[in-house]
Amino acid sequence: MAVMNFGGVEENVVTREEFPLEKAREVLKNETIAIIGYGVQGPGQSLNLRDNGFNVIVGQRKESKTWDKAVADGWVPGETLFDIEEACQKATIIQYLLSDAAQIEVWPTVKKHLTPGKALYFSHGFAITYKERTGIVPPADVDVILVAPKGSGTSLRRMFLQGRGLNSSYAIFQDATGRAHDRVVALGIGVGSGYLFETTFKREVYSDLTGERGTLMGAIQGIFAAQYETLRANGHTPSEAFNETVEELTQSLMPLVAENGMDWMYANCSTTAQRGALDWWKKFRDASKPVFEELYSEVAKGNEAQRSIDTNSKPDYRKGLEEELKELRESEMWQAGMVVRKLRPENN
Ligand SMILES: NC(=O)c1ccc[n+]([C@@H]2O[C@H](COP(=O)([O-])OP(=O)(O)OC[C@H]3O[C@@H](n4cnc5c(N)ncnc54)[C@H](O)[C@@H]3O)[C@@H](O)[C@H]2O)c1
Ligand SMILES: CC(C)(O)[C@@H](O)C(=O)O
Ligand SMILES: [Mg+2]
Ligand SMILES: [Mg+2]
Repeated sequence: MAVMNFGGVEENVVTREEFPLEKAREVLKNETIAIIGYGVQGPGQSLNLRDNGFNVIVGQRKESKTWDKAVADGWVPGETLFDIEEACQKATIIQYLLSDAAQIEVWPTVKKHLTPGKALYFSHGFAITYKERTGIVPPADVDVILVAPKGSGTSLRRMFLQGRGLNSSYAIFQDATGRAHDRVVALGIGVGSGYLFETTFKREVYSDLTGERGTLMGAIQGIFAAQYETLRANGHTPSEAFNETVEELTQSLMPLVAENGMDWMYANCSTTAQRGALDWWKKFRDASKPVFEELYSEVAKGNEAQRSIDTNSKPDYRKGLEEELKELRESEMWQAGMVVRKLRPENN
């Protein structure tokens, strides 16, 4: 464990230098890791683990689209691909990567196979933190651990294939075997994490639910829409409004932020832009802060978790989500975006 200074605050992190892949392989050499669920995280984590040389199997509902996807990805029915129950039975480590709502429904099957000494792994603090709502209470004689990649499973896989790594947090809720720490860190390295930072199940779920509803997904769409609509209402064309709201951000400015921070991006813009941005950013912060405070409070009260459980447990929840995604896709802003993307020279 390395102690690193993050802007004046010291934190424990695990890097690949101090916990190399060979060490992870040694720690997990006698384990059978079952990835339960093959949605978004399932493929990313299982394929990275497999390519990294671990003993991995997949458990997935038969006769589903994602079963077929697992077969297409090289998982072999009866050898490395099983139904959920059989995979749980064979596993020494169960990576529970069903959707958070589905974890509630399938829990009795998983629980049945949590025999002493096994490990139950999550990629979200949801099930355990909101246990009064999920009913997920693991037996006392298994390790309960978490590795939460801070990004999409699609990116986890893509970055792995590019020789990069997506950062993850890790946590131990229950150490029944005395091996929980080594197990969780080895799994974190094995799934392709860049570095690992310490958290708890509760802090992971509170920050994650806030982040995805906030700047990562909800707030960003909100602020894009507000600016785009303002430009359009004032007579700007869709092309101009989209370029000035989204395309320039993703293609030109965010790569500079990713490379070297916000001040570096600012420094590579005109002094006119710098003056304006430095004058206006605090106004945007002050306007949105109350919304973030409300959001965090809803997360901490469990209301966001309950809404997710209630809506995503419905049999037709995907249809509802897809309809709302379609509405976004068909909005003028994102239709304009589709044309703008097509016009990128690299897409011609
Ligand atoms: N999506 C991400 O990139 C991401 C990132 C970090 C953490 N997480 C966490 O990882 C976990 C998995 O998330 P995901 O987005 O990969 O899940 P998902 O929504 O893609 O679903 C995963 C699998 O659950 C299966 N499933 C759904 N309902 C089921 C049911 N009733 N019975 C049996 N199987 C069912 C689906 O077939 C699918 O294979 C969650 O805890 C999530 O919060 C996800
Ligand atoms: C990819 C995200 C948004 O970071 C994850 O938290 C999720 O729930 O999908
Ligand atoms: Mg999340
Ligand atoms: Mg997240």
